[in-house]
Amino acid sequence: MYLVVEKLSKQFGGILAVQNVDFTIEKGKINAIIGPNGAGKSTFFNLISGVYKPTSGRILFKGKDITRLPANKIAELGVARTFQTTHLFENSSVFENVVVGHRLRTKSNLFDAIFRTKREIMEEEQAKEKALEVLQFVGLTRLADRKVANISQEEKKRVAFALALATEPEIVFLDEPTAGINPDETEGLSELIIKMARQGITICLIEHKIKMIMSLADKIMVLNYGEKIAEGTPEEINRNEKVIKAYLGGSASA
Ligand SMILES: Nc1ncnc2c1ncn2[C@@H]1O[C@H](COP(=O)(O)OP(=O)(O)OP(=O)(O)O)[C@@H](O)[C@H]1O
Repeated sequence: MYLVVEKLSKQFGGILAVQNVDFTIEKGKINAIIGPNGAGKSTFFNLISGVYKPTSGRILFKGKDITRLPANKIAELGVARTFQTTHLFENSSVFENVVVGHRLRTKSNLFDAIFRTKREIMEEEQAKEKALEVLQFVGLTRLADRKVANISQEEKKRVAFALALATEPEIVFLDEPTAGINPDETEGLSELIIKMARQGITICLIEHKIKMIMSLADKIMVLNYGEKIAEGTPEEINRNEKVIKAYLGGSASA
């Protein structure tokens, strides 16, 4: 078993944002989580990546209990989360933004940085090489020196992907990767997600665009009011009565 979530719950005051959810993320696959607004999707992501601690339940990654590990330790194990494009440094270049991602994997400390030790210089070089490699992977080499403030929304999303890839992850969590971009651009980003999966990176994404999910995902979990109401292949989800009623409003092709 790769990443296993057991009876996970998170309560905020009186709100049960995630209730008793069991879920398995399959290695090398595109796993998706869908559900109406407020269903608990972001909370679920934040629990797995260690941003929130669960009220109860367990998360196991490759057999290791990561439930109570801090977010940086979870990231070091190879679990990466993309953040909204608003987390990028607008006044820095695309390249500089991505270099930061790789620093998670390096060992230099403040002493190394101040005294420019050999280790610092070597690791800085490695971070730069990695940044160039991931920028090429996401198709942004030509924009490496452009300020983030001056690139399109879709390009910013690619920078956010590159940032996650620079940490050399095993699993990438994508939170609404195509929100706020047009259908053509959505298509381009879907292709990039498939390319990541083909490289052996496990994908887990939250998305509102049902059509896109149906063609992209290998496996889908549906949350409603914090509870898992269905799990299965796109075909299974498409004809699941509970899902149609709760989420698709009677039209599975919405
Ligand atoms: N930090 C928090 N403090 C209090 N309540 C929260 C917090 N985060 C989420 N909630 C509540 O938990 C519930 C689930 O929210 P969550 O953001 O996880 O849903 P979601 O499915 O991601 O929604 P959306 O699709 O709108 O992003 C909501 O009722 C929300 O108001």
